[in-house]
Amino acid sequence: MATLLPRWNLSLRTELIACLLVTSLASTAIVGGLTYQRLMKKFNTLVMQEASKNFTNDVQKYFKTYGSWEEGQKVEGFRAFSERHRPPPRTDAGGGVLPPPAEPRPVGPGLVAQPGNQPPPPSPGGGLHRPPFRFYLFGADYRSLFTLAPYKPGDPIRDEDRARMFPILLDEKVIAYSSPQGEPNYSDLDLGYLSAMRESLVLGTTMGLALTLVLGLFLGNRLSRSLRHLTGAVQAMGEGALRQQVPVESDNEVGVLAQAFNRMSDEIARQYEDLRQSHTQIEAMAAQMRELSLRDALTGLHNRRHFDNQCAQFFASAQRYERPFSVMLCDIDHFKSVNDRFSHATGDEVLCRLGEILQQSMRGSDLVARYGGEEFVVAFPETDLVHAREACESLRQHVETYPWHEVHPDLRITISMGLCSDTNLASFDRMLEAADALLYRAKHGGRNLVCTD
Ligand SMILES: Nc1nc2c(ncn2[C@@H]2O[C@H](COP(=O)(O)OP(=O)(O)OP(=O)(O)O)[C@@H](O)[C@H]2O)c(=O)[nH]1
Repeated sequence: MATLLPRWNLSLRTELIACLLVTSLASTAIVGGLTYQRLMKKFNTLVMQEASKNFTNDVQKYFKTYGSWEEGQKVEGFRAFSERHRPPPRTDAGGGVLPPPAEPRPVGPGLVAQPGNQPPPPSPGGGLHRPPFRFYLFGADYRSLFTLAPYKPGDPIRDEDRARMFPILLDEKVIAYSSPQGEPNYSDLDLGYLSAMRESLVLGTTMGLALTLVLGLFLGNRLSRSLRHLTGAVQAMGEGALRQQVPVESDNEVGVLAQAFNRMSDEIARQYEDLRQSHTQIEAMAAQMRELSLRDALTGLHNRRHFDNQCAQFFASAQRYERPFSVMLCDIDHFKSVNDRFSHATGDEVLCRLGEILQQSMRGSDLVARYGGEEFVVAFPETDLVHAREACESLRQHVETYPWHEVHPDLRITISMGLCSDTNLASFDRMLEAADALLYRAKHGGRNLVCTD
């Protein structure tokens, strides 16, 4: 059903006002129309009753004055008699509050063909004029007393009309039968009443609509205000501001909705914050893991994997831009005997201290790593053979003169190095192989040496 209705992009407030206005207009139109119809019906009945009463009075007076209808007709027509005995109708020309209709109302008895029985002229007050009530009039013997279609004087009453006749009595004797015909002819006073009634209805309707509009604005504002807060908060949540609180202004459904929304927003914001913190922790742990995967566990220096990756880039860059680049491979002399003579732990301590010496001796731009076992490597970007050899020689002396007796009184440590600066080789691996060959040469040359190509 809802899908059959047209979709209007109206605000809740506008929809509410429109609904109230349409409902109020429809109910006012229905109630007003029915009331107007009923009033008109009642009014017409009263007019008819009054006219019947006047007509009856006139007939009674006519009979009383002349003794019988036939005698009266010889002297004057019934119309002339009625006009003569009734004061002229009062009009509403003076304005103001209309008094109840106390005057006899003119009637058209339908005395068409007889002198003095013509219908009255139009009311001087103007306004709505309809054919006046006309009255059938039959004698006590049910024969028509004057012409009113379809009867002519003397015609017997038809059966279908007989039931609607009311008797006219004089001295408790039926002197005639009568029945009204046609529509009422409103007097100016009646028209005044009707006009006042219509004005009141229009005024009431207008005031009702104005009141509906004011009430609609008030209720629409009140209802839509709470929903506007909720709508704004939901939009803000959609844009990322998850912690939203709307005022709870009542205990009704909207108030319950606002409370539930506040709880939900709190919960979502809290869960999101937890999630964000977990995410940050996971990222930090992942970075730590990544870093650890590039480090040697014993010395804390970078490991072989990281060194190989970095040096492949250094080598490629050096070749492309024809820049100097050197790599050194070093090995502790007779390290096996260190382990054997002083313990494996002493050997580890030597490895750690040598790592520190290397790290401190080299420049920040140089890359130091533990290549495996008691082997260490240093890459010298932007460094030619001469300068790299100076650095290696300095390192050799530094290691030789280091206070190793702090580790063990009998400990002496030296290192042998192979240094390669040939960037014309096919790859960084070839450079490393060349450095290894030079290291081998240094070992066989007596150790505690730097061998270069
Ligand atoms: N303490 C300790 N020893 C290690 C570690 N890694 C390798 N080694 C030892 O280092 C020694 C290497 O000895 P070799 O390769 O024979 O060489 P060397 O004794 O140093 O003799 P040259 O190299 O010829 O001077 C071995 O005994 C390994 O056990 C380590 O992490 N800790």
